[in-house]
Amino acid sequence: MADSAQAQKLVYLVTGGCGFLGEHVVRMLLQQEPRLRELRIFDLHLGPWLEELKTGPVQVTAIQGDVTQAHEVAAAVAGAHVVIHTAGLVDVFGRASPETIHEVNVQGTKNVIEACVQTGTQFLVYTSSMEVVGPNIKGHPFYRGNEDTPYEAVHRHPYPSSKARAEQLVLEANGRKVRGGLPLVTCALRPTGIYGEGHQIMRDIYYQGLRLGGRLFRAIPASVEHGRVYVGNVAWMHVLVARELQQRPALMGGQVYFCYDKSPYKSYEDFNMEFLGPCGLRLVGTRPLLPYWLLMFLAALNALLQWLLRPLLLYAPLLNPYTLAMANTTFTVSTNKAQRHFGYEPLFSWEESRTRTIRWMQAMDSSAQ
Ligand SMILES: NC(=O)c1ccc[n+]([C@@H]2O[C@H](COP(=O)([O-])OP(=O)(O)OC[C@H]3O[C@@H](n4cnc5c(N)ncnc54)[C@H](O)[C@@H]3O)[C@@H](O)[C@H]2O)c1
Ligand SMILES: C[C@@H](CO)CCC[C@@H](C)[C@H]1CC[C@H]2[C@@H]3[C@H](O)C=C4C[C@@H](O)CC[C@]4(C)[C@H]3CC[C@]12C
Repeated sequence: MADSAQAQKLVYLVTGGCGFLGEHVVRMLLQQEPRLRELRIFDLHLGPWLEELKTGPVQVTAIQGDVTQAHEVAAAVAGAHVVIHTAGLVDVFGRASPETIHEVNVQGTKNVIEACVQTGTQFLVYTSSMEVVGPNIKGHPFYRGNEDTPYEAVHRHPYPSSKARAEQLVLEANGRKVRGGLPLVTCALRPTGIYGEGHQIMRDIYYQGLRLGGRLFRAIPASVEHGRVYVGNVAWMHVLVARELQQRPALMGGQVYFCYDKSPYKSYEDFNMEFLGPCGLRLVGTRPLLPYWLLMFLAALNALLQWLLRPLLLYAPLLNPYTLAMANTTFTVSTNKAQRHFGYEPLFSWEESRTRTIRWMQAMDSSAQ
């Protein structure tokens, strides 16, 4: 928890603070930001765990609200020194309509930016995504690239398109005058595939494996690298960038930073097995058990079934044409821009990240039995 009362003078707002990443950002701020006086947590769905945070020296204010509602955002932002905007609709499974994804991810971000300008908040950190870059619709690999690597970022899917537009709005807003005449200072963080305690997709894959008798069947070649980063390190990067943005606005304002740590470069499935294996699951096959054309057919069939069943129920399996293409396209980063610009070093080693994730899964497993 934060200490030394005289240092506590800042008000932070975290949108999406009850989400997978948001919760880790909230807890990291309380542990690592000594200047925190008030921490506001803005989310559509508030978690019951927030109550336990209200016993410390920092004032924790839970705000149930919708980023698509400008007046709710403005009320939450008013008086904040720093906004960390993680709220978003993370949907590549067809659960939400393209319009809703755009409304939350783009219009919601516009509302956050305008609220900062209108109320005088000077610092804004946006949680963007690797998908702002790729994989693109042409399936071009991005092999251990960095923030300056040339890549044809062409998107058609609603989610990456919305993240790319929102990031663009945040970066373009850098330098705008906020109420009081000072400049707005913004930056965007681009996590690759985040893993760790609370990762719903990992949970879903685990239960899928249990239903299949403890087995998962390889569908992705082991040679296809997919960037992954531990949620605790992503949260730490958010806390650090928010702090250093105030000290180095000229250098960091308007910049993008990939989120990275020492997590190994592996295929999506092999990486997941680092955690699923110790929980008793086995990945069958040293190469994909089905030919890619058959996987594409099954993915397309899932998409057709989703469309046909939509009037009756939501059918949203992990495998669809977009997720198959993503999983089959190498996308990894190798960069030190965050280290060069604001001294970022991962807080958790790969071994610690792996152990913490495995412990979470084993605790989840024991509670499920
Ligand atoms: N999970 C990943 O692998 C990953 C990778 C890169 C970037 N990101 C980005 O990180 C951010 C958080 O992702 P996550 O994985 O924690 O997702 P999540 O769904 O767990 O969390 C998102 C949070 O935003 C809230 N939210 C959604 N719509 C809202 C609205 N209209 N108003 C207010 N709150 C709303 C949700 O209630 C949820 O608590 C997102 O912006 C996402 O694009 C995630
Ligand atoms: C083909 C299946 C057989 O095992 C495997 C399907 C895996 C997919 C469900 C995931 C493969 C890549 C993931 C995405 C990637 O990690 C990055 C993302 C960006 C982030 O902003 C949101 C999450 C995601 C889109 C993530 C979602 C799950 C995958 C598509």
